[in-house]
Amino acid sequence: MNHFDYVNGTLHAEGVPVTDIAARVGTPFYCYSTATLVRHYTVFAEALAKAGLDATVCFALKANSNVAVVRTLADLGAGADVVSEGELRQALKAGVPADRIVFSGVGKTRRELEFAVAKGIMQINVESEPELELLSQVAAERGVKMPIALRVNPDVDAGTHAKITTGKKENKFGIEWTRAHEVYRKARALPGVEPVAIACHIGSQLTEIEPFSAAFRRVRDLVAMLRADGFDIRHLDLGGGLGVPYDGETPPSPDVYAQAIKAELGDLGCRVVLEPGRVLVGNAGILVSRVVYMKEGSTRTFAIVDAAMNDLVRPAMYEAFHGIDPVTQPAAGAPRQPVDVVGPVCETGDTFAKQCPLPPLAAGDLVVFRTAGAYGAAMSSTYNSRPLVPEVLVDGDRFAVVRARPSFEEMAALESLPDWLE
Ligand SMILES: Cc1ncc(COP(=O)(O)O)c(C=O)c1O
Ligand SMILES: N[C@@H](CCCC[NH3+])C(=O)O
Repeated sequence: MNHFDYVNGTLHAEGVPVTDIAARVGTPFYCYSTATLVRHYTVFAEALAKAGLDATVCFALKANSNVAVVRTLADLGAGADVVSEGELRQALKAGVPADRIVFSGVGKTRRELEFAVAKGIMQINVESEPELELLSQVAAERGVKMPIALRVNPDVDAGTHAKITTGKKENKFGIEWTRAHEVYRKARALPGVEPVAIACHIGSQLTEIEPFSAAFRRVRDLVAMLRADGFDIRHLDLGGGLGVPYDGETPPSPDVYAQAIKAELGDLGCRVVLEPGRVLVGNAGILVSRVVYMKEGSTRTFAIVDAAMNDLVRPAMYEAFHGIDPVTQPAAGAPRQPVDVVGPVCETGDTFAKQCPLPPLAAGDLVVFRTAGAYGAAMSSTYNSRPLVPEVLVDGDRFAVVRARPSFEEMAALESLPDWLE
């Protein structure tokens, strides 16, 4: 459910006509709905509470690190899951308390570990033995015993796109399942870390509950093994991964997800940490773009729009589907014709949709790409020297630009010529 609906034939973001935002901000732009963010967070958190779980919801900033989006979620009580110093700074800037932040990722540098330890975050999820040794050294140098989870790789197939599957043993993530106990023992012997948790995340955009349950059962086995060996395991970080409907998928509801956690792990007396990204923000965002040209090819019609793969890379990268609609509804009964919706970037892969049935479009018309709140702006780039697109947050009948479009002068100012090329 989201808050982007037609009113009198014009798409509105909550109470604001999308055409008004386009007139003020220019295109393309991302637009987020506060009401949808609030709704998704509330439904997710309530499902966990209803299941009787002691849970901390740490929003995965990788899905959308806009400070206004993160602040909106933080105001509702969300913590944060971060994967870089930049995301950690962004979470703190948005007002997430340090003791509600977990730090994941396979390649944390010394500098990043030092920063996280200095900020006193809740937990660092360690993904390898070299990282464990470095973190212990960094923390011990500061006289700190850092609470950690080991992220274990349960070797479970998440049944999602290969590029976003993370829990198979051939993936780079986590510590191999079979070695986990041994590495926990190693952690126990180190001065700067305290292993208090297990972390596990098997992939993103999961549309079935069973892979989650299979991973939870593995976590359960590991809790038993570690407790029998005297470890005080208090937190279970179960990652993110719950999918959203892009094209008619029917992912498990937060209730079904919470009940699965309860069924597999509910009796262990652990606090559950979750790292949802997409399910909180996916449907809370759209990308709005303008048709630059309609181009008739000999075999197909192209709608060339002013957004491109650098602004929303998911279709090019994962063949992902995003629903496309005109911002102004066509007259009832207007015929639809198949159109390839493409961007201006010089790659054939810069294609948002092939043979998409759309009503007649003309240059200047606005179109909307749906379900673009997760991994949209967050994955954008300046390829083809295109400025990052602005982001707008709507709340009721007001809106604000929450990330400005940089000017070409600002982009140019980041570069310089070495003296031998002056
Ligand atoms: C460790 C970790 N946590 C959380 C997430 C968020 O995942 P999602 O957006 O699918 O909920 C990811 C991305 O898949 C991740 O790698
Ligand atoms: N970027 C991916 C999700 C990656 C999840 C990160 N662990 C997507 O757009 O679907």
